[in-house]
Amino acid sequence: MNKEFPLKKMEQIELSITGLTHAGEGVGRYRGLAVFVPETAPGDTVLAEVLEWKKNYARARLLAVKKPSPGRRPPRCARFSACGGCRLQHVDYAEQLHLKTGLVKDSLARIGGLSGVAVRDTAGMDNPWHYRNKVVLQVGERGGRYRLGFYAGDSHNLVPIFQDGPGGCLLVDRDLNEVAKVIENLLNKYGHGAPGGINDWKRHKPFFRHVVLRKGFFTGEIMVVLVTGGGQWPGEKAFTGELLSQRSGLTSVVRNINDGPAGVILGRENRLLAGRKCITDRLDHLTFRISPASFYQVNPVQTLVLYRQALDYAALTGRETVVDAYSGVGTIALFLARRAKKVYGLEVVPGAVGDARLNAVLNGIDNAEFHPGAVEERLPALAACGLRPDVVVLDPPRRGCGREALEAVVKMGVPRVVYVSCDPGTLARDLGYLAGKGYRVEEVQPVDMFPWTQHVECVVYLAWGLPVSR
Ligand SMILES: C[S@@+](CC[C@H](N)C(=O)[O-])C[C@H]1O[C@@H](n2cnc3c(N)ncnc32)[C@H](O)[C@@H]1O
Repeated sequence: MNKEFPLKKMEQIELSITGLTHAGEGVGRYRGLAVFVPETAPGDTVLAEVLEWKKNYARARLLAVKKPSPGRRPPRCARFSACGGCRLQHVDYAEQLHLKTGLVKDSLARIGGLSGVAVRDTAGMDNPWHYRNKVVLQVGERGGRYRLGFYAGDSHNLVPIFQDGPGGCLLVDRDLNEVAKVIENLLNKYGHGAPGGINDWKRHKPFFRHVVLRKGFFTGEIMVVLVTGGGQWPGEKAFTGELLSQRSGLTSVVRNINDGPAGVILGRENRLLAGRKCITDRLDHLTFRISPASFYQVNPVQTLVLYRQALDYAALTGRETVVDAYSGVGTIALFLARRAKKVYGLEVVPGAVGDARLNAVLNGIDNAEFHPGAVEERLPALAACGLRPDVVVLDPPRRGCGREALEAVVKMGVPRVVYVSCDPGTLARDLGYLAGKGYRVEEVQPVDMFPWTQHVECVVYLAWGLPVSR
């Protein structure tokens, strides 16, 4: 052990938890050193065992809570510790919302250099359970049986969701949990004849890889996507037939072929096994078609809260030209099109662009155009063609916006920017950039799209104007 280091491995220490990290771990200080302890919350005093240390921090595991914070509550899911998906299930819901607001403020100040920005309280849910309309389950093997579950933390250790504790996941819609249970049983009935079979599970690429389930909350339509390798599967027909007889009313059953590397869920090829190629859902009187690969927000109740706030920030009067960058299946674009003169959607996934175009037709909207391609290429191209939008909505994936996209926004001098983000870190980075180029960050509304997890969505209104002093 380094002599100067204040801790040694497996040492037990008492720690006051004073903060929460963006990974949802409690953090306290031991002789000045930051110590991260999962499953703790600010206000707890805990006994923890040191697992590892680096130059500036240590990691420890919770042994006992000596004095609980007022916000601590018993986690509802028996798999809470093993699974790691719900990093905040030990924290009361109201307290979680408060902590998430703090995380957003912290990112803005620390990463974006933006202190003093108006950050509103995080908008929470009345009933924060079973809110997910989509689940991606891992197929694994336990005791010679196929099991559906999640990988624990950053590992490949399967936590089966139908073993120990409640049947299914407490965040996932109840119908989807039931469908998952049926599929697990049927994989065990019809899966053994598949290439490699269950005995070949330790192979690099097992045949059955994932089960992706989606549901339109408004329509009740359900899609099953079974992700497999590309070989022949003799049990396919019988599996599909029995799935449909056990769960009548499934709208779409698809086999997705993925022989690619682990870590990428879906392959390119979809083979329709039964029903339609897509499902539909409704949001605020608009109908949306959703294909297997298309992005669609996973919490429909909070999506409405988010989109209505975006609409409010866009302040449309019917005369505006709007760009919806990272438009997915066109949800935000079509929301805004009803109040704008013209909307351009930009999206990189061709299937999602196809869905967005169809969604415009389905909803009788003729002032929205969708363009395939990367925003960091399409937006500068539109700027070069002389487009000067009144409003740009940015809703990028977790990694945030490409720099070229932000440069194009600045170049076009867009008066109003509405930024929707699921990652406070990259949001803060991009807002910091825009603030440095002359935008005022007027208001941030965090929305709790993912209760019991550490994640938080934000919608932000920026206006073109003099830079705030930073
Ligand atoms: C967070 S989702 C938002 C989708 C949509 N606005 C919604 O609310 O459903 C981000 C979208 O950006 C797309 N995307 C990712 N990288 C992109 C890029 N470089 N250019 C364009 N679209 C991209 C993804 O396919 C996805 O549809």
